Amino acid sequence: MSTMLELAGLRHVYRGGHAAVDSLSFTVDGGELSCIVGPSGCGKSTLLRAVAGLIAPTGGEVLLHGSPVRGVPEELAVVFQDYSRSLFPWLTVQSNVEFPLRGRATRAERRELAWSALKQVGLADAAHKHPQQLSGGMQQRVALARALAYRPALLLLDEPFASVDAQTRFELEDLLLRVHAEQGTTMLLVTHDIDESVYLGDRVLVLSSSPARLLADLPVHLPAERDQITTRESETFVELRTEVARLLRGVAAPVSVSP
Ligand SMILES: Nc1ncnc2c1ncn2[C@@H]1O[C@H](COP(=O)(O)OP(=O)(O)OP(=O)(O)O)[C@@H](O)[C@H]1O
Repeated sequence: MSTMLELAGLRHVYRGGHAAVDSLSFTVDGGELSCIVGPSGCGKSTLLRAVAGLIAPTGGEVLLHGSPVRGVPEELAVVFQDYSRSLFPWLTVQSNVEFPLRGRATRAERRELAWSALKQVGLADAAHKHPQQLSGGMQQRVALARALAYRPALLLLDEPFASVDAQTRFELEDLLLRVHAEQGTTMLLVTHDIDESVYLGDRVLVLSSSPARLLADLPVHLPAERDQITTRESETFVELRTEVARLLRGVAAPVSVSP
């Protein structure tokens, strides 16, 4: 597999002197689903913002397909935690999903791309509704469909399921795994939930508390096909979540481990 993304000695110090990320280096291969886990406030969002070209890091580099990221790359999409602020309330679900495709595809192509993404997330029936007519979990599905319709080379997800209830969260995690298996999109997902990082990831990158440094880069030796009950009970899962929790406990404030 070829390297899609490379972080080389990334460092970011905010104005005022707060170092959020320090000496961070890792690569992500095409097709991989990598999870980044770290304690609250450690610098995860700063890292994603640097990858997304939303901030210029004060040190080091982010390379996408070998080229330095300067500004928001065309081939990138982001799903944020706060679905209620990421969708346009005055547009239908279909129009929300089509929105980023303006100027990129013809009207008919936009329709088709949006329609198939909505089908993929199980929301074809809601295409003509408005976001506020949908539950939080459904709105987050719309946000995911919008990112998928764009067919990004790299999909960044910043705590995408942190604002929904536990049952919906499990459903959305499984949806993401299915989409990843179907579409093979390279994904970089940030979470503070250890279990989620192990359940979803092909690998788990563990970050220290602020400033974020890489504590470990752990492969996840679980079968690609995962199940919310049997996978979470398996020895491999339990061992890995324990290892991540130990790494984080050494340096961090409390982090959430689902019961
Ligand atoms: N614009 C800013 N100016 C100054 N400091 C900032 C700015 N944005 C973030 N920080 C600080 O940088 C540190 C890392 O923040 P960041 O949001 O990247 O962490 P995080 O791991 O994503 O947090 P959380 O898990 O709470 O979302 C925090 O201490 C935060 O207060």
